[in-house]
Amino acid sequence: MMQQFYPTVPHAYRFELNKDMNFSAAHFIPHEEAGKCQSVHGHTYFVNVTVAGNRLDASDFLIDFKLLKDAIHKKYDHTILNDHPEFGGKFPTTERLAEEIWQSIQAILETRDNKPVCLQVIVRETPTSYVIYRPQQEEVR
Ligand SMILES: Nc1nc2c(c(=O)[nH]1)N=C([C@H](O)[C@H](O)COP(=O)(O)OP(=O)(O)OP(=O)(O)O)CN2
Ligand SMILES: [Zn+2]
Repeated sequence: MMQQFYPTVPHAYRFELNKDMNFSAAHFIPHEEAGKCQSVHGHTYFVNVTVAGNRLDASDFLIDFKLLKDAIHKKYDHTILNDHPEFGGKFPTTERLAEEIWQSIQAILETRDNKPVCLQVIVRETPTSYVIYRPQQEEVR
């Protein structure tokens, strides 16, 4: 788990949940400015997802924590990020990974009757490096 501070996102929703998860994956950044990251290497990625909403579902969940984990861990664990079609034409940087995780989570939330929204995704790539992705307001209305 991330086991450290969680940057908060201001909002006025009644409920907020956070799900931590992690997965191991390899990647490389095929750009001359990426230095040593041009070579294939691996990370254990630590992810925190923030979901908020005003209404609960029939289970009185905002969203089942398990659905959030399954959407990300099953897709990326023990894979090579560059092989995933969502990174076609893009590099699987921490920034792009955070953006893609947000897209995946938000797509699931939009299928739910209670319409929760994903307000923030944190991806930690190394002990010293992490990225926060927050959607623009119009993307979660
Ligand atoms: N803005 C970004 N910069 C870098 C990314 C990235 O995704 N976004 N990625 C990398 C490499 O993938 C590398 O694996 C991680 O870089 P770095 O934090 O420099 O790793 P170190 O373990 O060497 O960090 P130290 O703090 O020096 O130990 C590079 N840059
Ligand atoms: Zn890396």
